[in-house]
Amino acid sequence: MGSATDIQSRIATLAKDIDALYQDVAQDEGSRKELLGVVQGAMAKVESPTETIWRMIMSPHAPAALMVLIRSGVLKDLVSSGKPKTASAIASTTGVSETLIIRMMRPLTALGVFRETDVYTYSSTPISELLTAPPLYGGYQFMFDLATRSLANMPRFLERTNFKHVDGPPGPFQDCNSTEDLMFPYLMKHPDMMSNFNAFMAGSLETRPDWFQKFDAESLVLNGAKSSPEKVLLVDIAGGEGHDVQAFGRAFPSAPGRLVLQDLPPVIGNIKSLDERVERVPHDMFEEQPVRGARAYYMRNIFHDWPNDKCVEIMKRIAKAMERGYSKLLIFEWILAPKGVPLYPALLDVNMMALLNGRERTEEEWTGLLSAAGLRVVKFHIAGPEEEGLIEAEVA
Ligand SMILES: Nc1ncnc2c1ncn2[C@@H]1O[C@H](CSCC[C@H]([NH3+])C(=O)O)[C@@H](O)[C@H]1O
Repeated sequence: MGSATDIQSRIATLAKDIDALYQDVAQDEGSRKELLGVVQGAMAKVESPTETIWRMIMSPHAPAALMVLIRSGVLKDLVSSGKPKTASAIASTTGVSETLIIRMMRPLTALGVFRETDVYTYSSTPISELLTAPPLYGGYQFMFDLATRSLANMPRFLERTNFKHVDGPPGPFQDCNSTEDLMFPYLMKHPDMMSNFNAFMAGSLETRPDWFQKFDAESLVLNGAKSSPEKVLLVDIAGGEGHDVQAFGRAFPSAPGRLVLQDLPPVIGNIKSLDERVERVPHDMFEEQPVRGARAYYMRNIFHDWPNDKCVEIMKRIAKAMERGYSKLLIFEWILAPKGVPLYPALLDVNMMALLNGRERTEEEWTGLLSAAGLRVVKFHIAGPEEEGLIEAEVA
């Protein structure tokens, strides 16, 4: 152990090194993420057990304050003004109580979501500005209204069921919202939440790589595909507003064959722009699959939304439409390792339980589901523990 002054100077040097390193990696996403991982890992070591517990205890508060500022119009008012604004000026344009604004702002300025430029005076930051753009403006409200409330309700709900595993409704979501509907049927009856959800999904794709950037689409789909223009090359089942299949079409413009997007009627009806090559087909995946003998039936982030029995139902519909020895089912999702699952997919699994009675799955669990639907895993394509993988399956 060094002397007190030695330690002070080592801490100061470390802080300077981190600053300098950050400047050097700011434009290089891979290195920036690596540095962030090291800093987060260091935080876990340096934080005391009491601090860790207190951080968890106090974690719902700032998100709740932010939700108040979003719903009351304060966020948009401040960001659109483009300059610092006093609580009293915000109160007079939004009609929100000045004292309420001041109190909700305190944790958020402490966290850097807004800046406190003077006494009771605030300006926006890149974080608050990002929060006004559609994907996160809708996404934040969707997650707070539905996921956060279900998560807060989950322990009580499980206690009442004697801690029975949630593998179908009713789960925390149904209990919390006094409904028998699973989340997607529920969203169909609540169009505002549905459009928040869709904006969230479309936006989140912008920050995630496409499947064909990580895995070899040539050998998975393109080589061996029938070259007739009448044949369907790829159908994206429950593909949202089509961002994924459109990106595939743009990446392989000369690949022969049709590209089809399927999703529920309100989602297809809500599409504002999509390349003409992509055919838009309203389709409920619990009904008979109308596209037969496609080269690839592609599904991203769908099965984790559903309990096992529903997944098998969906898979059976697809299996029936697949051509043995030619068609493939490609599932782009998390494939959990049996041990050492990183924090993000682990949290997502809990999220799926609370919100959808769904789950993230291990290789063993995927194999079980697919074989119950008459399918067989050809290969689990793994990109790394922090990334989603691709499950390649065919008719057994
Ligand atoms: N019964 C259903 N039939 C077809 N699509 C559905 C059904 N239920 C939910 N969905 C869609 O499932 C999608 C889940 S979100 C994932 C969307 C997209 N694959 C992506 O990765 O971005 C939403 O677009 C829902 O509208």
